[in-house]
Amino acid sequence: MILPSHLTVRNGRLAIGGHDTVELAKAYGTPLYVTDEDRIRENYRRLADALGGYYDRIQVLYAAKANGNLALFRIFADLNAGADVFSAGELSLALSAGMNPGLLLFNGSSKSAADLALAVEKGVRVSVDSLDELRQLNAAAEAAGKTVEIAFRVNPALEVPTHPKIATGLATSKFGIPAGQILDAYREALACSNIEPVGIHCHIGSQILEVEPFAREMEVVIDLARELSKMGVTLKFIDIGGGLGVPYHRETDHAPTPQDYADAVMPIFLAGIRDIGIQPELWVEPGRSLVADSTILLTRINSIKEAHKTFANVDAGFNLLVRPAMYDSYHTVVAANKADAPPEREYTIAGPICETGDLLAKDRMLPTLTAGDLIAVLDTGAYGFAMSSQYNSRPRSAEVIVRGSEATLMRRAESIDDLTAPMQRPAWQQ
Ligand SMILES: Cc1ncc(COP(=O)(O)O)c(C=O)c1O
Ligand SMILES: N[C@@H](CCCC[NH3+])C(=O)O
Repeated sequence: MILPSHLTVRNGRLAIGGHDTVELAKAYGTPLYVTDEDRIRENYRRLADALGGYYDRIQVLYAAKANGNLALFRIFADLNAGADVFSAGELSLALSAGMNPGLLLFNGSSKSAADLALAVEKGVRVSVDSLDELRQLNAAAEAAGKTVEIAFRVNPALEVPTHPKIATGLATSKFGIPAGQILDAYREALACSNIEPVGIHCHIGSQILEVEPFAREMEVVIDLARELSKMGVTLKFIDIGGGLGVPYHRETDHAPTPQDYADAVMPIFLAGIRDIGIQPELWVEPGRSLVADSTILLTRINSIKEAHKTFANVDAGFNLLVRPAMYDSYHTVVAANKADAPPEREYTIAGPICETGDLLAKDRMLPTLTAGDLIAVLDTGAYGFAMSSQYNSRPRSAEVIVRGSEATLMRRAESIDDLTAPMQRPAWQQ
């Protein structure tokens, strides 16, 4: 098993950032998400250095949907990153973490009037996803007596090698304005009383393990930048989104490094802007590649069942990690308390949810397991807790963060009272 450097095996037990997972599970209970802050910082640094080696006007915006814990917003604020925020909640968390409003981009294909009013009030830039939204935003800005800087999200109509549910720039996708309509959109924005078009926004999809699609995306946005310059749009930034994948299949996946990514996109960008004669900032919006491998999900085996397969029934299911059920995603699993024992038997790791599809991992060779053993599901820092639910009335787990020799909660576990707290009895039931 090839483990990333922050995951090690000590005395036969898996450790994260040097912290023994068996001890963490004992101290905080299971199921439990554990995140290594230093790994996030390392991932960020590698990307910023690779892009920054080509151009000094680079800005990383953390795609907060990947993991919306306030502690992560704080880490990225400390790194001087901005954020791609996709809701009023993400915007508010980013601001309360002390992020610079000038480094936030309010994205979204379906923003409400309240969302637009909030963006105007907070003075953040908006990625506008339709002409209807543009007109509503202009009206909101006019009512507030302000001017809002925007980008349009362009739909580049690009096929990308990823799961169809997470490709976002297909011609058929709900995101962005079709390339054939985009110049007219900018023309209309230029004519708006309270809108200033200053950027281009594009994002082609997620978990992409090749760099060519990003190069093609860059060509699309550079072509657009050229047309916009002719039209008189002064571009302050070009945002090419996120999407770089991670090697979930630790034995076989080859994920491009941040340097591979930079080498693929930056020469096209630099040649393009030189030719056009502009010097916009280049923004990127990674989520997964910054945080996925920073986190493991620890889950305890409740029972072993011999049936047509051998099931290891654990205490975390798709209530806490929906990716396998939703996208057939693969996550590496490790027997955390038997981490250097040889694989002996095939197990399917099944969650406690009343759904046939509640399987965290299928047909994995692991050491012989018994009730009480601890399973670590790797690479769960992106779209893990962030997509969790209380399905089957299961309180969500705690999240712990480690940094150096310290370990602490960044979210307490929910209790049964947390399930009922927002509920109200109808008056006729009192
Ligand atoms: C607009 C936008 N930006 C950035 C991201 C982050 O993508 P990833 O986590 O794949 O880097 C997403 C998610 O796909 C997105 O929709
Ligand atoms: N939730 C997806 C990624 C979607 C990214 C947001 N556009 C996943 O877990 O892989």
